[in-house]
Amino acid sequence: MVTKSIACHIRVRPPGVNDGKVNPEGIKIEGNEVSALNVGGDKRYHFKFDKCHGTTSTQQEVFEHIQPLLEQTYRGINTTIFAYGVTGAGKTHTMQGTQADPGIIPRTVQVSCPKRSELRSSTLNIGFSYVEILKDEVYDLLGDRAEPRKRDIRMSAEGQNIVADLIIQPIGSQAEFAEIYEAAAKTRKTASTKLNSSSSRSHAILTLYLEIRDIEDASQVVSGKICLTDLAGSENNNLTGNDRERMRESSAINTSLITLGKVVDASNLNTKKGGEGGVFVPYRESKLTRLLQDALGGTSQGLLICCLAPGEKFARDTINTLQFGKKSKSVENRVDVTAPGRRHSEPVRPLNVRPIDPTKSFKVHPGNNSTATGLYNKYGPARRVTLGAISTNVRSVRPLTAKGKNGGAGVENEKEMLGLKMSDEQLDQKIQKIVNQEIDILKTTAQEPVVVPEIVNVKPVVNAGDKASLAQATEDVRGLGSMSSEEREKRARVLVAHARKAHHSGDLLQALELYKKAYEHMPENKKLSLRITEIELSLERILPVPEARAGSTQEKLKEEKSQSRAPLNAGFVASTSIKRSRAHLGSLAELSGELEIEGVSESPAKRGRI
Ligand SMILES: Nc1ncnc2c1ncn2[C@@H]1O[C@H](COP(=O)(O)OP(=O)(O)OP(=O)(O)O)[C@@H](O)[C@H]1O
Repeated sequence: MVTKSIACHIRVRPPGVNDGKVNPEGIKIEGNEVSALNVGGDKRYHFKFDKCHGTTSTQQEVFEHIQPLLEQTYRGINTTIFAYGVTGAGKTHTMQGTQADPGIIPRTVQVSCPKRSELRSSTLNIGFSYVEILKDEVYDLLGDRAEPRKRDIRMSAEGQNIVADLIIQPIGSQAEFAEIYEAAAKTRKTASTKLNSSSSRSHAILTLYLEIRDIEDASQVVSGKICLTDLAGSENNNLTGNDRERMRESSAINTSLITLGKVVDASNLNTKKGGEGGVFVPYRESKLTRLLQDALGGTSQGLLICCLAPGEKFARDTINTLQFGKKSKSVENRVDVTAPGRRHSEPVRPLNVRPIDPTKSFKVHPGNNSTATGLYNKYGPARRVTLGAISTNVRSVRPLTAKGKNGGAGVENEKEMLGLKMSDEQLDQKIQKIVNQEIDILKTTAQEPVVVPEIVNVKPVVNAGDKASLAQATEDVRGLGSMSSEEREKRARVLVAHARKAHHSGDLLQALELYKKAYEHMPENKKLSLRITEIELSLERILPVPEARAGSTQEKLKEEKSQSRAPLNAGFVASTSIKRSRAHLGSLAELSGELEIEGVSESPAKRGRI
């Protein structure tokens, strides 16, 4: 078992018609370093990654840099590659590409298929599955169009999230793959927005399964999978001009991406604690993170490709994407290189890298949806299996439950522990209803100026007298294991008090950071987790800025006083300008009430204090 951090590459796409004004100095690449200007253009942020591709990078160059990872799959190590970025930043171009300029997915198949003829003493079986996650539902993009495509995610006996009844299509050649993939890609949901005429409205995950079997001894098997994920783009609805339906999709997309960020944050905390676990990782909050669990703190090796759009209007998104890349590359996976099924005597030669022939490649990146029929029998029977069944080499990942400890408990156990009486479907409907309500509110208040504070330039809001207790409370979480629960709670309360102050003063980022630190001390506190989500959603402009809650009578008095002579800062403008919509903002908290009803996380006396 070796520990391996997620690798992170950057790719900036060339300027296009939707970029508006482009500052050539806006995003600068020097070697493996990239820097980006903030929205005001007066501050530059620097980042270092494993590889940075500029606007002139070709698909072949991008592919060559991921090749070493793919080769590991032939040694039985699972690989996940995912493209992340704002809408229109070039994720689909990078993963899928066009007929004339194919991306990572077709290139991966193109180098994998010829491998068959290179093997002497073994056979190579290749198959693939292709799913999309649309509004937090999983749909199989393979199979007969007449059949239902919606799939459930289940927990396998080994504790893995698996897609039930998933179709895995065996492929004999690149041409076979091309035909099936082309048809399936057309059925992926795309739509036109102001920022991208062919915007993907779903996350798409194509998984390639490779199995090398010894001809003489069938028990000698190496199997691995390559999971290629094209995430839907994060969206700023002020720029996309989305209609109601697009807004709904957009909300689901942004929400799942925020969960992805939270999973990365929590996994990082676990890494900081020496991989000992204990911090609740909210994989279960979205289907996307459930399916990517193995790549985020699991047993796959991972590569994130951050795609950037050069337009000045994307400056904030660029910094957000780079920050996501920065935190993702600290996530450590425990790659199991010694699992059973990895024994294989034949040395595997490196994959054959050569320029791809566009005439033999793919018609993909469709403009609109169409229907595919009758393709699948032609190439032999597609197998309907569960995802886990093929990946015999995957070490089981013990899921962390709400309490963060009870690894191995399945979905039902977890629900039982949480006291949830609702079915998954009911819960999904409830969440969707809440999100829709919030969208409606946002739409009716769209004329009002909602000023979100600048993402960067966090200014300290604590005074010198407060610093001692804050410093103590923010001490490295490494000592958490030896800390009593009273001490943790005490520290969490200090942090929450400071977070509230920051929140009151309009410094949402500072508040978010402090709430998150408090959450490190009380990872089981649902209300705290919801407060974090509310602030994150408001920073993403999905929800209005949540009202800061005053804890004690003293604090309330202070708050009233300060409001009567409140400085006109950004956060305050935001929270007052959207007061009209506050009545509905309790809805997320309402849901939290439901989660807490069974008293899982707190005693009733303590509820409502966060
Ligand atoms: N490296 C590139 N070179 C040339 N054109 C590119 C490049 N990257 C993206 N494009 C073009 O920019 C447009 C938007 O790209 P693409 O659809 O891949 O964005 P996306 O990030 O997948 O967007 P969404 O999240 O909305 O689906 C497309 O027309 C695409 O062909």
